[in-house]
Amino acid sequence: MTFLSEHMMLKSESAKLLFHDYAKQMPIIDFHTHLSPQEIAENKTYHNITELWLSGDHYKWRAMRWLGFDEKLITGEASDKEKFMTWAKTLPYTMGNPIYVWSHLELSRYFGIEELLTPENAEHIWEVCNEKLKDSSFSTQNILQQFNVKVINTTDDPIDSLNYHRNIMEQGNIATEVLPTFRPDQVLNIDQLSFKDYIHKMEQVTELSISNYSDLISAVENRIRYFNENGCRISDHAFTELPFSSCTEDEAATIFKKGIDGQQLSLDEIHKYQTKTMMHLGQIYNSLGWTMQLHIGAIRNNNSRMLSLLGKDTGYDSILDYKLAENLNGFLNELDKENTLPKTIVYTLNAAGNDVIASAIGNFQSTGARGKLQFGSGWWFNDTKEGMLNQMKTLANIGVLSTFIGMLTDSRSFLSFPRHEYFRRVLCDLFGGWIENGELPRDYEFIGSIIQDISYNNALNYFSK
Ligand SMILES: O=C[C@H](O)[C@@H](O)[C@@H](O)[C@H](O)C(=O)O
Repeated sequence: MTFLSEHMMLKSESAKLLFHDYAKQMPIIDFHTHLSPQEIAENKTYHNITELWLSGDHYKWRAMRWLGFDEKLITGEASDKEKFMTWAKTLPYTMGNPIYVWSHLELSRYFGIEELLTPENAEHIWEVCNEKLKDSSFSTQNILQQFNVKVINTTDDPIDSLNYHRNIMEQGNIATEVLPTFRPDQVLNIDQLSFKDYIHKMEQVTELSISNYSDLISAVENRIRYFNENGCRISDHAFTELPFSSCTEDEAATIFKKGIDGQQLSLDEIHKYQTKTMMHLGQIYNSLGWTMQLHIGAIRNNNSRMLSLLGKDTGYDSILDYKLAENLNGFLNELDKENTLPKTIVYTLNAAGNDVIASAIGNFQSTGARGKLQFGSGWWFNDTKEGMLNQMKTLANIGVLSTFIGMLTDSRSFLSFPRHEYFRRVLCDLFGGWIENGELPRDYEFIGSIIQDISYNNALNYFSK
């Protein structure tokens, strides 16, 4: 097999058939991204390939740092062309990391460039890409259309005005639905110095005074309803460890007051506050038919020198080792016992949590949705062939893989959509291998329908309920 051939990663005839006849043509629902709604509303075009490809992508930044390049050439004051040249010097040495395949897929699928990017041809590729970028087919809206992206979900703070999402809806002629995601991390992070200021901003945005815990919940509910009116149906929460510590309303009120007064909180108080608040949120999400996403296990901003230079989400986060089973089960149970558990997707950054999650969610499956509780696809450091396979095999072994809602890019770049192709190849190779082994019947029609469900239909049904 040659590099990036049409059968890339498809080791068996069954895998090829499943990919080419069933998976490839399915549209995309990209239900967790960090794409900018402003860039979509304004139908942005890009001056050069660096702006589109390298400017927000901390995966690529990490690779360049790994090779020892100066930060100036990565995120610093070097010109866009110098940054591209640095990337061209880096990419050949990333073989084995999915970024090598993704980047070449991106050059191929967007720009029709089939050559390997190297320092020798970088100048030429820079010119070719920049020339192509002048064409309106490279505007954000046209890229979404070209990749058959039916829906994307952005990631938005509760106090966001959602003006760009509204504007996109008002334009009325954009083929892709661009929906917000409610991400209230700052409401939960009572231990952070910025908490008080954030609550103050929430007061301004909602025009509600927040002098106690129940005011806070009312204000947050007000924002949830606002998001709901603007098409939001998904929330997202980032946790280092998933907190779970039973907490009464009175306790939460006392802890909230201490937090607002800037008093020191114990770890248990923080967890109690977060648990109680998540219970309120879960209940509201459930009443609106929303889905709650839990992203667990990232230890963030570990390099304080670089945090002070570049800020967060710049490539200094990594995998946390943490305890999960008791908290996850306790947390899901607390909502379930009141019958207020919303549809929930649990992601782990530490693959050691895979078995725990796949087995825990099985305790809470029930009516409301097929695969109401989801084990989220390989996330971030697991967004690799092995990571995807591990996640899917675990789900297959312990749960019901056919209900899986599949892949998302989690991306900050409009060039990332071929990651869905990469995922689908991995998916088809997995099922194809099982067919060839005699572990599954050679029923291409039925298995093809499962492939199409995991590629698209399951997400469509899951989020439209
Ligand atoms: O794929 C990596 C991502 O962009 C990563 O930066 C996000 O998943 C982020 O952790 C988040 O908080 O949502």
